[in-house]
Amino acid sequence: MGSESSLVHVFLVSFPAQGHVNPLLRLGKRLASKGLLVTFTTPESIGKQMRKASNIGDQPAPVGDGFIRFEFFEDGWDEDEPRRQDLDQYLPQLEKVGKVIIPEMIRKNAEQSRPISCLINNPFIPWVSDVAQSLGLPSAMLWVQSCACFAAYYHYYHDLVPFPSETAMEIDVQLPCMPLLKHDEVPSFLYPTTPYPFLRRAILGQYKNLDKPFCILLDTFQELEHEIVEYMSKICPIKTVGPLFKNPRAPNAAVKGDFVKADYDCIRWLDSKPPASVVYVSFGSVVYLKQDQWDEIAYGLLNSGVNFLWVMKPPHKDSGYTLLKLPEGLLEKAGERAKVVEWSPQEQVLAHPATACFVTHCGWNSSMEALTSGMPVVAFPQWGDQVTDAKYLVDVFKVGLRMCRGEAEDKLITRDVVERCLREATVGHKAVEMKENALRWKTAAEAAFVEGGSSDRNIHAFVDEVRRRSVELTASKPAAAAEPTAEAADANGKSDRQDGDSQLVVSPEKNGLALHNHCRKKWRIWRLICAAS
Ligand SMILES: O=c1ccn([C@@H]2O[C@H](COP(=O)(O)OP(=O)(O)O)[C@@H](O)[C@H]2O)c(=O)[nH]1
Ligand SMILES: O=C(O)c1ccc(O[C@@H]2O[C@H](CO)[C@@H](O)[C@H](O)[C@H]2O)cc1
Repeated sequence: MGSESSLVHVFLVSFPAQGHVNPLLRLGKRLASKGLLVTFTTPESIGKQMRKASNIGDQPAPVGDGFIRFEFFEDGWDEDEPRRQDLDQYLPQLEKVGKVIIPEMIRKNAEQSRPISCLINNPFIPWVSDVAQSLGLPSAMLWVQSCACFAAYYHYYHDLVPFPSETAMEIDVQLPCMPLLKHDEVPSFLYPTTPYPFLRRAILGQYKNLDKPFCILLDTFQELEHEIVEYMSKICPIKTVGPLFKNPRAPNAAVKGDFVKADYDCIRWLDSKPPASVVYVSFGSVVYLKQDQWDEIAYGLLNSGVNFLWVMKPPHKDSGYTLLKLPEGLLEKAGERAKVVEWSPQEQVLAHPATACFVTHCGWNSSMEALTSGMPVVAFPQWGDQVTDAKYLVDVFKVGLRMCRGEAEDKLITRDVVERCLREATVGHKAVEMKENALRWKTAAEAAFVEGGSSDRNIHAFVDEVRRRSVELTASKPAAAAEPTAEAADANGKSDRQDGDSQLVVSPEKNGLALHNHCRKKWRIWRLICAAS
């Protein structure tokens, strides 16, 4: 392992949501383990929570052959600003501030002998590739959903196949190399009646900029989504690198990105339970059900006789959701059979021998974690990619039972249905069949992420490409890292604010040039060292 400052340096910018931070941070750890220096950034509002919940330190943490470090940035709003909960207001704010502050952070890193060779972002913040372009840096994007969803959004954005519309609401959708999707199995932000048009805008924003990243990394694996991966790789520069939550070179989970401290009591509680006797229930970080649905699930769990571990996270104070409660006396009746936590160490819960199945909202991270842990699921999707993931988990990967079709159906799933599903998922021939299939996916996932597997080879090729481009940056004309294209400069806005410390101007176009002049010597020597090693 080289010293931190002698390594090729990549800069990861994450949208501040748990389902986005987890996979990008996992990618960061993978890249670090292959010998890169990785800096991970997201707004300070989340940085504060991550530092508190996840022991994130100020020093670079060694991971395999490289290092990972954190730098958080102010998004320009007060800590308690409620507008962060409204993406239509927050995303433009993040873009406005980020387009100034990210170049500043890049410049400061260069000044401190850590010049950056590549920027990587996840969805909802596509402007990161504009920033990279304006500084003459390569960029990549980590797509944090399935390849099937990537393809669905792609075909919608380019109007390549008919999707449900106001005049034809209930049509099925046939995408190439994918099973026929019923209208309510298409990512629900694409329904004409979605209550979340701002999430459609946020996701599709990435497609406007899809020609900028030189590579689109996907947290899935070749063998899981073979046909659609093959198909889409002929159209876009995609590379499958999942499951990212497994890291063979750095298995210890010291660097984590939880926003809420995980409650490890539940692992001790699981230790006290017989093998395959517990149903794990979690709806991820953003989904909230209605109280009447919560009650039905609670009674279904109680009546089914299973042990259950239930994640009940309190809603964000500005989210507009009210705190869900359990029916009076239910926990007393369940006694030792029940454990409720605000946040679990989900990876460990899914790997625990006492866990029998996972009642999940089918977020893509949870789906990949379940598949890779050999864990059968009971699908309870609500919206977005979750409804498509549920379709795949149940009908394609055959590891799950469907308990719900999504929020759009507006149907109360009664306690009897919950009870029946839980029994079917835990005992009898269906349970055995789902477990066998899940274990097959676990084996396939392991084969993909171990050294020499399909995802490992792709990570390796990506790291090589980042290194190659890093050398090329040095060799190219001096202004390559400096002059933005007119288009990108325009997109970046033009701030002429003076930086107090160094008197370098902040406007991206001038910033790049100043960066170059300032660091030219160090930059060149450093890159020659990298090229030589
Ligand atoms: O109690 C919990 C609930 C969730 N998670 C993690 O939070 C992420 C949730 O992402 P997902 O895509 O499943 O759903 P989202 O929260 O984005 O809807 C996953 O990595 C889970 O492992 C966790 O660690 N503990
Ligand atoms: O902060 C929000 O408003 C927000 C955060 C996350 C959202 O989507 C979740 O992201 C996961 C990765 O895209 C996805 O798999 C999961 O199903 C979603 O819940 C949406 C809004």
